[in-house]
Amino acid sequence: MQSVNVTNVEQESLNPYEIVQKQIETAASILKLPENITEILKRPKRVLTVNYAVKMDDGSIEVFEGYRSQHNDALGPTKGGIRFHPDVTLDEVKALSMWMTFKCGVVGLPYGGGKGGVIADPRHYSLAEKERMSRGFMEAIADFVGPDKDIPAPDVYTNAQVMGWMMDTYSKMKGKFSPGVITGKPLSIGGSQGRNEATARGCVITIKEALKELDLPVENVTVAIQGFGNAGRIASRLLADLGCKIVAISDSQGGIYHSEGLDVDDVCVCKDESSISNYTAVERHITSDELLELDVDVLIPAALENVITSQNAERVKAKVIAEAANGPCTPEADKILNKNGTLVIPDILANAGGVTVSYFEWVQNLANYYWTEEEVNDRLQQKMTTAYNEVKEISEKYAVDRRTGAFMISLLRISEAMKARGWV
Ligand SMILES: NC(=O)C1=CN([C@@H]2O[C@H](COP(=O)(O)OP(=O)(O)OC[C@H]3O[C@@H](n4cnc5c(N)ncnc54)[C@H](O)[C@@H]3O)[C@@H](O)[C@H]2O)C=CC1
Ligand SMILES: O=C(O)CCC(=O)C(=O)O
Repeated sequence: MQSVNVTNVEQESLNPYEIVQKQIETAASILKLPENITEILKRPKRVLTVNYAVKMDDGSIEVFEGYRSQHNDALGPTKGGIRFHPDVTLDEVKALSMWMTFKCGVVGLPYGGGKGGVIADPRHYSLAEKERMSRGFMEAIADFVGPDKDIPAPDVYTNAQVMGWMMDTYSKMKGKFSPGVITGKPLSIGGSQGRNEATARGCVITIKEALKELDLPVENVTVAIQGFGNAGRIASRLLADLGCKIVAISDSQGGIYHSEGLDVDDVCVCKDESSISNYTAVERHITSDELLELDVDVLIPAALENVITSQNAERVKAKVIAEAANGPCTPEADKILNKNGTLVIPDILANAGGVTVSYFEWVQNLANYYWTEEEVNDRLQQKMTTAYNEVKEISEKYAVDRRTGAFMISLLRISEAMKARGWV
């Protein structure tokens, strides 16, 4: 288990499973929830581990280990993405499924939380190998998931194409077209308008609300973004369109900085060709860690967990942190950021736009009736602003940080459902 040394305080855990348990305990203790509710919510209900063989292009076989965790289904079927990453662990997938439960609760979706992960780096495989790896994982988990049971979606290093392959495999196995088994699909096979942009769009909605609260005009606000994939890249474009200055961006290879603002479209062209670290129209190249400590108005961690810890939180200068990524700040970092007056929009709120439009996609699949992009975006706007203001209200009422407030809202909704079902 990972941990870092912290002077004068206990060792800081970087295990996401321990972190989410701590977050649940903090919120539950303020609400004085009965212990049996917390005990149920502190661990996933079901976890599946699979090992499956994939034939490589050269005829060799590689065996991949993957997981699917279903945390809690009191509010409805479990829901959450599938990640392909070399550093995936079982504890990480469990934690991500738990964050999904609380995320769905914050935005009031009729879902519990699930998550999947495969230990693999898809960047090292050909398209055909990636297809077999994706289909193989769905084949291995097909009896565990389903449109009214557990509905996957994209996450790190998976995308609409991967969802399309997985939906096709599931449909073939069940002998019927089953678009509702997975969301984030290509539009031609039951994907929703707006799903590809939804995580970033939802995040930008919360940033606009936060800036309003801080009396900061959106125009010319400076922004640094760590991670330039689905969440980070689209957020950069949406914010640039609003007149924000995107001064720093990084991906897994490194980062770039320009105090006058980067040309986001140009950076996208460079990223499509290689990595943004090869982009030359910059003031300087920076590391992804340096990016976190820049003097900017808004910081968007949009890559992986545990990037802001007790080790660097004191040096973070942003006024607002919008957690597009899941779990970027540890509880120790939260304490420091709160003491310093940083407004942290927690992951379970800031990145809830993705699962919200996934829910819209699933609803459209079940009804076999499709909405316009405008309808999707209007409904997303409504859900995100309502959730933002509910979190703000409860946080102010109980004098807690926004993460604790967001967990409290969810805990109230989930515990009510658990009681209504007679579980507690
Ligand atoms: N895709 C979605 O709909 C949602 C994604 N999220 C979260 O957003 C985060 C990013 O996910 P996506 O954008 O979907 O993944 P993605 O696979 O589209 O992009 C990931 C990006 O992170 C970069 N990256 C990886 N390691 C990095 C590092 N050490 N430093 C800087 N950049 C690094 C990659 O180069 C890539 O640009 C994850 O935490 C994910 O769980 C949350 C909600 C929904
Ligand atoms: O769209 C979804 O169902 C879930 C996306 C996801 O994995 C997340 O919100 O972390």
